[in-house]
Amino acid sequence: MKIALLGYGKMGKTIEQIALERGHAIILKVGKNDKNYDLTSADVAIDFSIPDAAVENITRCFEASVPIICGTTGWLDHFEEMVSLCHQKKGAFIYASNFSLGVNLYFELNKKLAQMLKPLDTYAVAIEEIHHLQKLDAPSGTAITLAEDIIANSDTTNWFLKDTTDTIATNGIPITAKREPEVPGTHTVQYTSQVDTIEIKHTAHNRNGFALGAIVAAEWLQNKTGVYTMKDVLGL
Ligand SMILES: NC(=O)c1ccc[n+]([C@@H]2O[C@H](COP(=O)([O-])OP(=O)(O)OC[C@H]3O[C@@H](n4cnc5c(N)ncnc54)[C@H](O)[C@@H]3O)[C@@H](O)[C@H]2O)c1
Ligand SMILES: O=C(O)C1=N[C@H](C(=O)O)CCC1
Repeated sequence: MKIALLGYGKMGKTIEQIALERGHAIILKVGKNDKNYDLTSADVAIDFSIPDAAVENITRCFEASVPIICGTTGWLDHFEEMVSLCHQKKGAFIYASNFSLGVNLYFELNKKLAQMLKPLDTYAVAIEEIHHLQKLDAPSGTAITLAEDIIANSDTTNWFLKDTTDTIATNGIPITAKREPEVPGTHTVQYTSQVDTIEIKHTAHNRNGFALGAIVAAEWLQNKTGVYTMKDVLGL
């Protein structure tokens, strides 16, 4: 595949390395100062940029009829708009808050655990995420996916960022976002009762899993149109 990288930071560079190992070519690297980039010869674009740039980059891919894989987080207020535009332009689009195989298996475990605990009202659920100091958004996209999947499979109704909101949400899921040096991404879902704690945790050791998942998604999306998820890609 001829890949356009929209965002050439920590993730863009990791994707480049793994894409070359898999026999792909990087034909374009777009950074914050590249305003008029040309996508016409790309087979796919992979966006790992910043929250403020994602919507414009995705829109430009639809305009250029280039399939787009987006891993950028923190822009999801515009997600439905991008889905509609994709259908309108007959584009191809995958967004995932986390592209790693391990986290996508963890998402399935999280849903199953929420379903099993739904009949019990003795457990209180909470989420914690830890990331590196440069991360722009909080909570992480992955933590939001975990929370939304719990809400869809339990009696909880919303999530809130702990310590930055005054809202006392009786059925809300508190999310604690910690920032520590060099942490690629750690997520914990914890259920606590009077007598015990049940905890599921995913720890990324580096960024290679995110990058490989994004490239596998790009390979899978070739010659397709429509909006898909990592569940479709991985057959989960
Ligand atoms: N979905 C996942 O699996 C996953 C995994 C890791 C990171 N992420 C997300 O990916 C994004 C990037 O993460 P990172 O660690 O590489 O960040 P980073 O800060 O290292 O890199 C972002 C790059 O985007 C560039 N940029 C700024 N404006 C741009 C624009 N208009 N167009 C293109 N590029 C632009 C910046 O100059 C920077 O080089 C973040 O939103 C992060 O949350 C997602
Ligand atoms: O490094 C980041 O930034 C990450 N962002 C994603 C998120 O917000 O969930 C995935 C993990 C790494």
